Amino acid sequence: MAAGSRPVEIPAPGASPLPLPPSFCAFLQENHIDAAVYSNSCQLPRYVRILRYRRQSQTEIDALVRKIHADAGCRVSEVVGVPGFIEIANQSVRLSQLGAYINGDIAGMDVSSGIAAQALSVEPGHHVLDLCCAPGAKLLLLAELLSTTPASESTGSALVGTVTGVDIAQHRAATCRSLIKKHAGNNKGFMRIFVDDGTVFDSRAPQQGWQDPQLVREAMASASSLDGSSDRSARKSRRHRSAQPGQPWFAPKLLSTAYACSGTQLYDRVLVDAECTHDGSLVHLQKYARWGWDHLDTQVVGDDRSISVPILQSQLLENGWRLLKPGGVLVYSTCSLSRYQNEFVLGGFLARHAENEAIVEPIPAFSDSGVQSEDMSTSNIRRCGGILASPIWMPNCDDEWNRSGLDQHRAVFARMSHAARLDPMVSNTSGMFIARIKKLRQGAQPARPEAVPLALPQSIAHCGQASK
Ligand SMILES: C[S@@+](CC[C@H](N)C(=O)[O-])C[C@H]1O[C@@H](n2cnc3c(N)ncnc32)[C@H](O)[C@@H]1O
Repeated sequence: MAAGSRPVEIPAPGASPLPLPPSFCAFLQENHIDAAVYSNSCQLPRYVRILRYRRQSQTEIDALVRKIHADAGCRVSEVVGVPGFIEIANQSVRLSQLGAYINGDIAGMDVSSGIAAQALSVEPGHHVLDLCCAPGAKLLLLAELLSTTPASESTGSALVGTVTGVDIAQHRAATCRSLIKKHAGNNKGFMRIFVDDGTVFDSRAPQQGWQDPQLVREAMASASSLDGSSDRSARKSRRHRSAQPGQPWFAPKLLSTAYACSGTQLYDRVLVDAECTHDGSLVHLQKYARWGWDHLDTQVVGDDRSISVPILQSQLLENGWRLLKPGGVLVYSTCSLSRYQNEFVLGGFLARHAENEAIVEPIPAFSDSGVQSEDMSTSNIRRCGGILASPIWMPNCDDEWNRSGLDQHRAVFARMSHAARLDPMVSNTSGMFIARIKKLRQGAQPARPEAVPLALPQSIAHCGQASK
């Protein structure tokens, strides 16, 4: 049913449904988002992530589940197919009433975000870039995956990977910094944050050997003897490091040295969890209901966001790709269900990067279940343990391809069939779009995209010219 054809309400946990404002209903209609996706929102479970999951035995995890069950007083179980996540059946359970949360054993995180971060398949020694990192839920998970991948335990410290987060908003980066200080434990030692524009961010992965103080001292001494700078001026410049271009805004000492920052290598993994309109995320919508719908008007549907957000997303995706090593993997994700922020952005990207350069791969969690097929029909639901994912959106008949002006892009849509949509109705999670893209080789760098090159419908295109 179209969004505009009946009053749209958003279920609020433990309360009466909240009517959505007309501007949001118009947004849903313009973006072809069926309001029915929100209809089971009251029944969605609450998901939490087990901190230090891989360091715990199954007996310890079973005990943790029992403890949460005792505090929550409802059904609690591990999420099948998504390691490290727990499902609490009653979403109105507050984290602050759970001993496991107070003790720092769990953190709130929707399982759809966990699937997006795990889709990167982080391995020991990887340098991981998260181009839109705040408030930092996925960044922390990535650090944990890096520090506890089985091989890293067997190879000791020889392979030292890093996690680099970037966010344009300093206040949000500050939240991220607080989360790192609170939850990252020893992982803090290899995490850094930049406050920067991800569409032009250009700092490379830290220089090899950054973690070896002796090597760093020697390299800095030889560099300063070469350029004639004294120890004193080097110390002074370290004190003022936030003013130095290329220096992280927050990092441990060893990742802040001029040596570490002079790396030239590209990243092994890049997450572009792009700025979006958050329309798929029930948690966000419930927040707007509390803050007042005015915020929703400015942050979701306001002015030309329907056109400016997909362009921003295209630019973030393009820059993330530029910073990715050949052979590396990039995950593009949003918590919007709008096709213009998902398939159209991904399609524009694939149109710029040929098949021998970029392939959209199956998301490991979903392919493991063995039920994914090459069939691209809209009824092709995929399973990851207990989580179901819908296939990508695409026109479903010749007439619709023609009418939507997308006929010339059929080949591009065929290339993105492995991407997944988690819509709240089908997946029982918060809404999320996830595409895992492998870089086969370094292609020519296209110009910074100033438009999404798949045909945008009139209703959206009329919003104005591409904003910068
Ligand atoms: C969907 S949120 C990211 C959520 C985060 N990955 C997590 O898991 O907690 C999008 C973030 O993108 C940031 N952002 C918006 N425009 C940006 C830009 N041009 N460069 C970098 N970050 C940007 C926003 O400040 C926001 O924090």
